[in-house]
Amino acid sequence: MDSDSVLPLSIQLPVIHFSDKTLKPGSSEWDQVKSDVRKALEDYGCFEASFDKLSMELKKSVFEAMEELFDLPMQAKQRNVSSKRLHGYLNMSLHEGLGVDDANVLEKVDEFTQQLWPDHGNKTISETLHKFSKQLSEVDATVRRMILESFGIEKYIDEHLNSTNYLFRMMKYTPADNDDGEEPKQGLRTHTDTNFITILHQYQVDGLEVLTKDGKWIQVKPSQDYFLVMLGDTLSALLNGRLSPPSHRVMVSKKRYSTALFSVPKPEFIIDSPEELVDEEHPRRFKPFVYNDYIHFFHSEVGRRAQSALHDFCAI
Ligand SMILES: O=C(O)CCC(=O)C(=O)O
Ligand SMILES: [Fe+2]
Repeated sequence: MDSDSVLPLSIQLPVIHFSDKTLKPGSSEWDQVKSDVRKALEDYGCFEASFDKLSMELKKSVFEAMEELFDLPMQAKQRNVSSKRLHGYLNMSLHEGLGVDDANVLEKVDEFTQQLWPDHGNKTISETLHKFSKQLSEVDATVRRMILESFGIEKYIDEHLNSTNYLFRMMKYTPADNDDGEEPKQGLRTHTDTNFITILHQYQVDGLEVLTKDGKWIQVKPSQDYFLVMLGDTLSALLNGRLSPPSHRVMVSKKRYSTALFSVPKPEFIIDSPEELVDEEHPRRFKPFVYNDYIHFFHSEVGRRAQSALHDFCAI
């Protein structure tokens, strides 16, 4: 198989269930899930996850909200601006995206709907997107807590969890000239995410592909029940490269919607591996950095061409 081959659909990423009832830090269920998370991230840098918390009804409401949002006139969507790169409205050839900064905070989501509907906002959509982002942000915190615990660096958990903001993005992919069913085209280039953790959901239509360590593409099947939880560059750097972020891309052959909640380091936070993760066997791999400088490099000509932008930016 060459590096462009896609594995048969029957090959699956690890699936992990997060139960509301039994998953409490310190419980045996917690320890089991923690070890599954660690193993999946070591093997693939990501896993599929289901959560009791997120109801079918809420996912359906998010999908309907997206349809309504992307159906707005271009002028309205273009009012979704952000001072941060790739956090506002984006329109590329096969891909459109809308972004909500601090989507776990209701007033911030209200600001977003107010941008699009300046007269009155959209209370229903605000509440839907806020509820969804808030619940996913709690999952993100659980996963990051488990990862730090699994490396024995519990003492940094509070500081680490406080070091993030949440960005919620909605994506719509439209095949060129409505050529539904034709040969898939690349809707999003191969990349790793720059942030800490990403929690993705595909709404009915597939397209997301993840690269395995041995260079094979896995198609991630869409499912109402599953989210893809994925490691980003910055968490990998914080962990002294002990876990690696997976490369992924989106192939488009049909109209497709997806959402992602990104935990993003706060601008002032310095990303530096704790000394506990550095020893003879694991020498320090990255210089300390702040996220904005990395983002700047990632989007530069050199960063875009790099095999690993993180490595080129701050490897020792
Ligand atoms: O649309 C998707 O499924 C993936 C989006 C993605 O990888 C990203 O926004 O970083
Ligand atoms: Fe991504």
